[in-house]
Amino acid sequence: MPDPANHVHGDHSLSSAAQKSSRLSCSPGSVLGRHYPQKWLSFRSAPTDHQKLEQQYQEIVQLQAQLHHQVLHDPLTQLHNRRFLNESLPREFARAKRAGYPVTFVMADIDRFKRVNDNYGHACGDVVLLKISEILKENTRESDILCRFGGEEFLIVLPGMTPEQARKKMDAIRQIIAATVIEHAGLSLSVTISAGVAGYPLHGSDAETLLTLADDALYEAKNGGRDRVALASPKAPDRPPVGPA
Ligand SMILES: Nc1nc2c(ncn2[C@@H]2O[C@H](COP(=O)(O)OP(=O)(O)OP(=O)(O)O)[C@@H](O)[C@H]2O)c(=O)[nH]1
Repeated sequence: MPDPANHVHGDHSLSSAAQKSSRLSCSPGSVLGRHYPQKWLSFRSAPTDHQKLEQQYQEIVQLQAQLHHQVLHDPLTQLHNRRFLNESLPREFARAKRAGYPVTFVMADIDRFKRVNDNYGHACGDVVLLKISEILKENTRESDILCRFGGEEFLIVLPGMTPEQARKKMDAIRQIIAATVIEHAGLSLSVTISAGVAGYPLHGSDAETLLTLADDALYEAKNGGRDRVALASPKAPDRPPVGPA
């Protein structure tokens, strides 16, 4: 039976042997060509701790950037979301009013998108959404705001463009989309879009009015048979206040 006292003693012998061997084997490190156990050199670990802190800091910065991106973008298409729109529209309007240039809103919506989901499945619907987003991105400028406004609805804000210029541009995009064949899981399909256009200063001078008018024009385009772009009607001149006869 092992003597507990010996056992303890044995352990101690082992650890001092290990210490000796570590001193001899020089594995922990060397200073001026002489080798010392790591614990003697422990003060040298300070830069390593600093590096660890630096790495943690970089990870936090990266995480913050990711979170910031997530808060302002749609997870499927990576286009901007409505939150980004709400944050940037007041700035865009202030700039346009100060500099005296137009700003046009285009509300675009995929036609009969429900049928795509119903006939080919939600995954196929997502592929269609991604393709449309890609085409919109390719055909707009970095300075434009491209936003996934709802399920299959996109809002494009075009600073510096009149409604008529935006209508032409959107009509060209509409034709590109109609001519695009989308492939998914052995299927080939194509979709069309409809869009409504309204702009500052022709149709209104605030974001809410332009959104409503672009949406009304989109409704007209849908009612007119889809696969088309409709321009909002110019705003009616302010009526004089109605007073007593
Ligand atoms: N796959 C997919 N479908 C979505 C997503 N968001 C919304 N939808 C679908 O979009 C469809 C929209 O259908 P509706 O509002 O009836 O419009 P529509 O079929 O496009 O018809 P019109 O707009 O009148 O031409 C619904 O079936 C939604 O489920 C999404 O992220 N992915």
